[in-house]
Amino acid sequence: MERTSVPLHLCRVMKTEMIINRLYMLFNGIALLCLFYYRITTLSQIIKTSEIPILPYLLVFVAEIIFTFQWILDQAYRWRPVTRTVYPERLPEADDKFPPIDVFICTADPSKEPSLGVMNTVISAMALDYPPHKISVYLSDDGGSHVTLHAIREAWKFSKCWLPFCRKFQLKTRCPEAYFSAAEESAHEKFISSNEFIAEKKEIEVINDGDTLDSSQQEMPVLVYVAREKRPSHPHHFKAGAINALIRVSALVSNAPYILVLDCDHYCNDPTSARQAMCFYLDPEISPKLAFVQFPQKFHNISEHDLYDSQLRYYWRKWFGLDGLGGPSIAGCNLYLKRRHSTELRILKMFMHHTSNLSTPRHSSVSQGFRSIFVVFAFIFIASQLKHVQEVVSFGDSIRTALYELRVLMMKSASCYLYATLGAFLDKLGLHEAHFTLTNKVVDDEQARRYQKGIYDFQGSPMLIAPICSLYILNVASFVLGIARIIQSHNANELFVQAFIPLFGIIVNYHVFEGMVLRKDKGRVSPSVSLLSVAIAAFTLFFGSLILIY
Ligand SMILES: O=c1ccn([C@@H]2O[C@H](COP(=O)(O)OP(=O)(O)O[C@H]3O[C@H](CO)[C@@H](O)[C@H](O)[C@H]3O)[C@@H](O)[C@H]2O)c(=O)[nH]1
Ligand SMILES: [Mn+2]
Repeated sequence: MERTSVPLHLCRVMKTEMIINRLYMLFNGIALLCLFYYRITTLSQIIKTSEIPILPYLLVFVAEIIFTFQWILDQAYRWRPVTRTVYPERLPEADDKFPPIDVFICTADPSKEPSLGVMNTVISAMALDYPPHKISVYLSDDGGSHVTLHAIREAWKFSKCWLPFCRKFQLKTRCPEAYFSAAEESAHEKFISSNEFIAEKKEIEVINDGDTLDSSQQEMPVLVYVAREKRPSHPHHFKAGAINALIRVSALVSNAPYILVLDCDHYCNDPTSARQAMCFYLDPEISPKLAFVQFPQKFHNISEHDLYDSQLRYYWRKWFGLDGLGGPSIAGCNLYLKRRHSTELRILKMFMHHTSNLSTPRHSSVSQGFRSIFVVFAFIFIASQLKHVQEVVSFGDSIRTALYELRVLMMKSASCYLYATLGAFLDKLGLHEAHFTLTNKVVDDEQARRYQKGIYDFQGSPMLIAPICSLYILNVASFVLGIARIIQSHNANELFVQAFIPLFGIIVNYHVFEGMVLRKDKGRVSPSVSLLSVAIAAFTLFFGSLILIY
């Protein structure tokens, strides 16, 4: 590895973003200090006079402390965002200068993870734009299934024709499924109109339809199928266990110094990713300090609406900040890992934080200084929403995306994060053991149609839907009761906290209202879940007011 005079990669600080972020941090930080000053001074006043019940006040205060704590943690992502550029064209030309790579792909159950998908993942990895004799692809089959074994044999046969085709015409999309389902005349491919290309593509399509064909003796990567024994009496550690097994097996077969980890529902959408990773690993300056090169996980087949924020844009946006702080956290897949560091590999569960405020403060009858604290409240609220929109837009997405992100964040907070938090507490108390349910990769046609049309699907488990609906109903109730109280007491100053925040929740989550009340299709909130939610909301409201007021 000789020192190259021109760099293989560059790291740039995103200056404009950084300045905007730091200004926002400064002003919002000051506003938060004012808010806490107000809370503490009024709290001592309430204790002294004991005119109004203290519990609601304390609850709101605790909620604010938690949100502020989350906000402070979040600012790390904003401190120094960076972008990186790689120059793979500056890499050495000779194949023998490239280190070998082992690709790990995990699958567990052919009924939930269709074999065709697994085959496509395997083939896209074999077709990486990298010296073929430097690549070994390992498929871990936790199901030990004959179907999967047969599928991978077929994948091998197909790739004997597919790989030369990809190399010859320098295809950019090398996952067969993605290639054939993409627009027929992809503008990116160079040889698209040549007769030779058309003829060979026809031939491949024939093979794709099941005919086999004798291929020329091309160099092929190694392909290894691994099934491990899982005993009920022995913890197998799911994907992490599968990867550990592959680390041991591959050490005996190819023992490559670098490992690429993929799931069976992924594919390498950019064949140059291995070379891009080598732009870092072949740099003698940073390589010794480097454990992994992480690529983002992007989804294909996303509907243009992307109602569920499946692109996880906010998550990748944060990576620019993490990178500026010394590196992103490991995502468990799509990473080129140094084998030497792989014993430290843990599949990290990531907790995503965002500041959002769904709390519905009651009783703020301390009116002195209320006007100025109103301004502080409004500032914090509006600034955090505007900052979100600014981040979405500066990454090239639309304002609608910001709305969908907000909705998904609120829905997740009321369901997944709620259970995750409960689970974590129970786990700590030893009352519950964390477990892993394989996600189903089989698509329901009707659901898919709704998804493509941009219609929310509330068919999920009532465990997830009911808390979302209950919270919505609670917001409506808080809004109505808040307005009634304002009319009664003629105290318009309370309007903001009493009514505006629930109103914001009601407007942003209008789709929940549609699902419960307006829609008649199969994807709506089922009447039984709506009823259950009304009951939960009424129960919460009734006992909540009992506890809070007396
Ligand atoms: O006993 C098991 C269970 C799962 N898997 C594999 O693990 C992968 C991830 O499982 P999946 O059900 O698809 O989980 P997701 O939630 O979709 O996965 C996301 O979240 C995981 C961490 O929670 C990461 O490891 C994944 O890379 C990331 O895509 C799949 O290839 C599975 O086949 C196994 O090999 N053995
Ligand atoms: Mn998955």
